[in-house]
Amino acid sequence: MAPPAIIAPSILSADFANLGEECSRTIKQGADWLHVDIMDGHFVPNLTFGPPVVVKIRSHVEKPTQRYGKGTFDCHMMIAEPKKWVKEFKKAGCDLYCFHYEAAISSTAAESPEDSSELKTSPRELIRYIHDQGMLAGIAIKPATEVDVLWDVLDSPHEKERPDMVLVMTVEPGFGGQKFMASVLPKVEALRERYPDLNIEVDGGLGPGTIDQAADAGANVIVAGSAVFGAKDPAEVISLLRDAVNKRSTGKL
Ligand SMILES: O=C(CO)[C@@H](O)[C@H](O)COP(=O)(O)O
Repeated sequence: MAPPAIIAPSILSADFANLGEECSRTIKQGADWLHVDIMDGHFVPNLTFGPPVVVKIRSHVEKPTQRYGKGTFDCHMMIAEPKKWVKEFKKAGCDLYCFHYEAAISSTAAESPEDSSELKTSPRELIRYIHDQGMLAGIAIKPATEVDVLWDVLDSPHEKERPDMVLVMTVEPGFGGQKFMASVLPKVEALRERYPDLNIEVDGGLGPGTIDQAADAGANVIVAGSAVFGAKDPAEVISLLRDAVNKRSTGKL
């Protein structure tokens, strides 16, 4: 059993020449959030865009009026220095800042003299910092990262150090249109068993053919890029994804 469905189309598969319109249309078609993929060419071998583009698309989508509400900009930060961009993305209109565990720990461990100590941080400190800037905080893990690394933040005695969402990648981050990796679903099951009320997001290869497996495992926040933006009827796909999750949901958020 999971909290209610949140459907977050990934705008990586949208028409970048008409991004503002694509975003507002997707929300009108029933999407709850927009999943905004930020890639820096270092943490992942691909580049997308930065704060100026987020500012522009924000003006096409109304800000959410409540926590986790419609129009939430769910920024998936596939970047090597997640702390560096927190304030910029808050200013640009990001509502949920989801960083990668792997990036946070490697900036913590960075030892080169050129590394600014300003950028070194632990996952707990980073979550606190994101919360202090007034955003929701998410933490993401790649397919090869064990789920156990998340217990430290999820079990923190300090609310500000606990994430609002965990993202379990169901493909290697970097590109849309890849094949769903069902082999990572035991991580979702383990998270759901320990944290019945946690928002668990899955990202990569999700669509009508894979949603049942993800929903059975306990995921409730569903990212879908090509399945939504490539559909003849995106509203129908969004509603199918939502129904699949809500059939298994507790109704509690
Ligand atoms: O973060 C990523 C890729 O790194 C995703 O958000 C993809 O953009 C999802 O695309 P589909 O697999 O749904 O096409």
